[in-house]
Amino acid sequence: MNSLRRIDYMTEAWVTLATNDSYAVGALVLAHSLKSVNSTRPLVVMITDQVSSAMRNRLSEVSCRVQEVNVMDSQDSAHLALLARPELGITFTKLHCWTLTEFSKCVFLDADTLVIQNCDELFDREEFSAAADAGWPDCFNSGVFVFRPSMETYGKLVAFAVAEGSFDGGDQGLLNSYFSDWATKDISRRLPFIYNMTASASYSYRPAYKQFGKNVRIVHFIGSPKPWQASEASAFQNPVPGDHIAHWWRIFICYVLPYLSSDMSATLTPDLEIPSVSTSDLEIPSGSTSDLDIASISTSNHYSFAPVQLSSDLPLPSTTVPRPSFIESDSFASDTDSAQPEHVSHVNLSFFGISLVSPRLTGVAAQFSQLTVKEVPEPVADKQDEKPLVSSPPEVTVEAAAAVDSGPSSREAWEHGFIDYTGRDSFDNIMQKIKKTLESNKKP
Ligand SMILES: O=c1ccn([C@@H]2O[C@H](COP(=O)(O)OP(=O)(O)O[C@H]3O[C@H](CO)[C@@H](O)[C@H](O)[C@H]3O)[C@@H](O)[C@H]2O)c(=O)[nH]1
Ligand SMILES: [Mn+2]
Repeated sequence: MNSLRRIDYMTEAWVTLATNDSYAVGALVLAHSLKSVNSTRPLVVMITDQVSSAMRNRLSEVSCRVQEVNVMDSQDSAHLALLARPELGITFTKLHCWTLTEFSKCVFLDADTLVIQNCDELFDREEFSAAADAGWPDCFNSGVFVFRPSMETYGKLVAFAVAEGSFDGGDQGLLNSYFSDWATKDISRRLPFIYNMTASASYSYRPAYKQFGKNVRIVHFIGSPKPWQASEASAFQNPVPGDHIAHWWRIFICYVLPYLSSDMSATLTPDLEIPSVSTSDLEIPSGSTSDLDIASISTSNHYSFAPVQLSSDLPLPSTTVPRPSFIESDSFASDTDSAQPEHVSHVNLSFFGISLVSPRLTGVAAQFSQLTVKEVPEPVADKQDEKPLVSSPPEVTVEAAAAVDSGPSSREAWEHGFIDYTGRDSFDNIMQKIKKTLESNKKP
């Protein structure tokens, strides 16, 4: 790769696609994940007319452009049936990314990807670069690829699609047939797997994940359910590791959920009952609000994380999300070293009426303490036309609780980054706690 290449930040961009509000939730989390790793390139979100105007507004806040494109559909139910994914014909819409010709080079990211470490070096690669598909490594996975927008290429791809179709009914089959020399022609076009790690890889080849997992840059939640399909969250129990899902959810809860409104047809879980609590019921800490400092909140106070409803002087999280603590690289030492507030021994994060008590969420709250305010929300008045989805915002209650269910030693382990993702701190354990809490809430 040419290290002297002139980096043209203005003409290089990440590109994603959302044809409905559900995938748009994925795109929002993806956008925040890119910000959290300080990517120098902006994000373009391609949408279709199915995406609600409220969701378009949210997308425009986190991207440099929201580009409406026409739906393209392979209409190839026979091949899609082989994949058992009848909905994927619409992924032909992805081909529109080649029409973004004001950009010289782009990296396409599926809306179900999550960037967990900076990977701007992908822009040093050439069209067409992609990583192997874990299911058939002689094919590439089309969830992450480097391309050069060009109307000529776009025309050829569409003509090819009409003439040849796709062997899997989706864009991946089509693109693999079109860029058929990907596997053999030039090794530099074969992206390392760390740029498109399908979550399943971490359990199908565990030792490799243990050895190389810390290098992973982009996680891809292929197949279904997607992380935002929360009603099916139980499907994320072992063997799918919970750490990446949990990271997706951390971003979702902190940076996406508080801004959603009811006119977005987001597929939030129907299992959760949304309580109606007015903001006046919430106790909000007084004092300095320029920094969100959980350590300054006394043990009995409540901190309310409610950027949509309360715009005046409540602190907001920055769009900088701390790196996931499971990344063990030395270069992140400053993140993990920062002192955790000592009296935060037990965090009770309740949202949608669910109380979660877990060391994982102690981590979430501890991360709040590292955040500084960088973005100011639009005034409430601007959003009056949008009815908040939640009348009560997510609420974080910090207590110096005597009884920490996981015990002090496991809590300390958590706080020092030793997290037992497969056992004590596994996602299914947290899900069990959610269920238990829900059940106990139901009891009169
Ligand atoms: O209704 C839909 C379906 C898909 N997408 C977009 O298309 C992408 C691909 O769909 P996805 O559900 O993520 O597919 P995967 O489960 O990742 O399955 C594989 O197969 C697809 C079809 O070939 C490829 O597009 C994917 O890259 C490949 O990983 C999504 O991420 C979205 O960006 C939508 O916007 N709306
Ligand atoms: Mn995908």
